Amino acid sequence: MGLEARQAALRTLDGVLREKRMLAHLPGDTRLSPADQARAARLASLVLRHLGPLDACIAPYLDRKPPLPALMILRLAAAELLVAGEDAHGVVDSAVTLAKRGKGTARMAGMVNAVLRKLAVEGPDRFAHEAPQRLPGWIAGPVKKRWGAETLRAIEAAHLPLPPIDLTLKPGAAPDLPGATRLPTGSLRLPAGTQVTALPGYDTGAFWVQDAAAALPVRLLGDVAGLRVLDLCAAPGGKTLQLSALGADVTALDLSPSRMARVEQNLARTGLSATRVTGDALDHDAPAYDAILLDAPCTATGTIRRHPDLPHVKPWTEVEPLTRLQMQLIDHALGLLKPGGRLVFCTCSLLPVEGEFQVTAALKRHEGLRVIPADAPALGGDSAWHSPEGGLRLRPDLWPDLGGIDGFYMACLTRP
Ligand SMILES: C[S@@+](CC[C@H](N)C(=O)[O-])C[C@H]1O[C@@H](n2cnc3c(N)ncnc32)[C@H](O)[C@@H]1O
Repeated sequence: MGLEARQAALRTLDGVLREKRMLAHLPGDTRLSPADQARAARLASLVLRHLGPLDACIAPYLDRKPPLPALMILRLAAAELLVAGEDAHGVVDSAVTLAKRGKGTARMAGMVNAVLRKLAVEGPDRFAHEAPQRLPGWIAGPVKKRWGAETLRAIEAAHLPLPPIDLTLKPGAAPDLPGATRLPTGSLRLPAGTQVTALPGYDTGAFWVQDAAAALPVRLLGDVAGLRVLDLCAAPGGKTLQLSALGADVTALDLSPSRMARVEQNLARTGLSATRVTGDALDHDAPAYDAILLDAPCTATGTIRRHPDLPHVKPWTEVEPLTRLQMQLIDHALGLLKPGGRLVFCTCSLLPVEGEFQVTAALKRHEGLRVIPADAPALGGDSAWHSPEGGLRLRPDLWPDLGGIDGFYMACLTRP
């Protein structure tokens, strides 16, 4: 890997770890070739997935914590040495050159050289004995309380490998995708790193990227053909596409104009249709719908394997306002639902407070509201996914032999 890609990876790490910005919100470096941009992104993500263990391996060689820019160079090189198993000579040389180039790090080039030479020899054994990167307490605490320490460790381990890419196929489409496997729930799974836009069928809209877990809430809603369905919090539109492809008359609503533009692009690429509304779900008023899908904004802690920056950036203080908004959205959505209609509430969160607890609390607030118990095997899933109140709980430690699945919660409610 060239120096420019490594330098770009350092800028990315600075954006995430110091500026606390999500990777998706950082500007790409257009001076780099697409291949170097991809290399830089892979390297930065490797550091973020293993930051704690990498720091633990570096620490014994430091007299005192170096300034952040020098520490970042050490972390980058440590990830290349210990996780990627790159050749030590090239990695140490590049790290020393990066240190010499940096204004604040030039005088630390000797230290970088000395630390990395030792790390190259002793680090692999030390790294092999380190536990996987721990989740921050605000995620680990509730997960451990609900599912136990063993499951917490299994989830942390499941966050380490690059996740595979899942596709939802448009009904009737059968693109020839070498290397794809069909999952029990019907999604197609491709190896991590597959360039989706280059696949046959992408331009003609035969499929869209959607984790296997994210494809289930629409299926939990049951038969939607011919029904008026509201997709509340719809962008970028994965579930809108599913609903439209299944023959629903869909209204897709989202607060964010830029994210709604992506819904529009996705509908155009796939040749599907939906009425689009940009606005606050809490202000939406319309004749009652037959069915509603509420994919509520949440901490997204179920998607850490796809977003290793998330635990480094998201503050725990987001949990309380998000759960309050989820509660308001459930109440508002129920008011927009026909008697006897179905509402699927879902979040891509690992926190019960954004899933199981929301549904239990909604049942207490609304007389006559009930859960239509999920039937996981009928969806190609496992009965172990059933949660006590009738929903489905998915976690990244499930399907270990198939490559895991995002964390998700979903339940189908019906009102009198
Ligand atoms: C989990 S994402 C939705 C993903 C989408 N359902 C899909 O399958 O592609 C949550 C969405 O909620 C939107 N959102 C947040 N607050 C909202 C509000 N008050 N009203 C409407 N949309 C909101 C965000 O802009 C974001 O796009």
